[in-house]
Amino acid sequence: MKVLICGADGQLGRCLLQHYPSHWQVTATNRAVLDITDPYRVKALIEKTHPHFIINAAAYTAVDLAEDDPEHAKAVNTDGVKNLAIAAKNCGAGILHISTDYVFDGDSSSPYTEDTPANPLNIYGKTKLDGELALSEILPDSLIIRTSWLFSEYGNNFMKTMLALSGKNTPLKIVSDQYGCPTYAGDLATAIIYLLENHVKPGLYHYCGNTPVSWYQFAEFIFEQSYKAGLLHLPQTLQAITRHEFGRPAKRPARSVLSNKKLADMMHIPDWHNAVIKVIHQLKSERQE
Ligand SMILES: NC(=O)C1=CN([C@@H]2O[C@H](COP(=O)(O)OP(=O)(O)OC[C@H]3O[C@@H](n4cnc5c(N)ncnc54)[C@H](OP(=O)(O)O)[C@@H]3O)[C@@H](O)[C@H]2O)C=CC1
Ligand SMILES: Cc1cn([C@H]2C[C@H](O)[C@@H](COP(=O)(O)OP(=O)(O)O[C@H]3O[C@@H](C)C(=O)[C@@H](O)[C@H]3O)O2)c(=O)[nH]c1=O
Repeated sequence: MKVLICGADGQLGRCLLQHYPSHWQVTATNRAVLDITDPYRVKALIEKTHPHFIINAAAYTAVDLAEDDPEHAKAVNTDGVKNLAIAAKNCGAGILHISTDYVFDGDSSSPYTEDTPANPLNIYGKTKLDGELALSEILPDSLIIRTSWLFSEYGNNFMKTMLALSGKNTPLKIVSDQYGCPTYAGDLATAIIYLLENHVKPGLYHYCGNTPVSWYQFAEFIFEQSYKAGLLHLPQTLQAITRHEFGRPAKRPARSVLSNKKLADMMHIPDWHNAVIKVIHQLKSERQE
């Protein structure tokens, strides 16, 4: 199967490159090779490579910066997806696209299913939702996977930010009134491959780690395990704060817990706690090299 991966330098892109099966013929593109905001380059590359499937892992993911740069966020997260959809349709290629829990407002106390109406609170979430809608309109047979709170050994993510901020004498202030489901990007990559290999029915699916936590609880687990594994030499003290106290430009949903039941009925969704421990050991061995 010929597969084109967009955004291959991002954390999900890198996990996909690590896990794809040997019978896939992959064209991996980063922004320099294929800027998805350029419809001409998108059309030319898709016509040249003629993929059976396009996995779109490219996105504008800077949630706060998007508030001051909505045109850029829309260009990538909405118009870029449209460009891929139009070119894919003309070439008979399928698309698997990744979206986010931030399409929800977080006001619900029960997990969000694929049928729950979206209502994004910030520019990032709005541009991602518009990308989903554009794709469904142009290529209704696409696969859209919404995920949340991605972490991995690669790129920028909450786990790596926490480890980078550790080691100071003062407690780290962490938001304790926002809840979601951490998801290991390597597990998501494996799930994406499984879905394509098994020709899952097109449509919208939620994929996330199983246990919801606050950012504070997530940080607590990361630091406990990092200390236990010897990645950190001293325990890290934390101070719980509210989203309001943290005061960031973009509003975040209070409880963007996704229900992954639709996919969990088809596949095993591994526990994210084990993945945190695995990433800690990976980072430790990289430090020792
Ligand atoms: N990170 C998270 O917590 C979550 C992410 N998601 C979604 O999952 C997907 C993967 O996220 P993740 O791997 O974390 O994201 P990253 O930010 O790690 O990677 C995104 C990649 O997209 C690239 N990119 C940005 N603009 C363009 C463009 N115009 N053309 C081509 N490539 C571009 C970036 O390149 P460059 O660095 O050069 O800009 C980057 O390599 C995204 O759709 C994201 O919205 C969903 C929920 C949670
Ligand atoms: C650096 C830092 C962050 N935080 C909190 C604030 C914030 O609500 C939370 C996470 O911050 P981040 O900037 O890592 O994450 P954020 O941009 O909110 O993360 C989101 O990214 C996009 C792409 C998604 O699609 C979402 O699923 C989600 O993962 O961590 C602290 O509490 N203390 C700190 O010192």
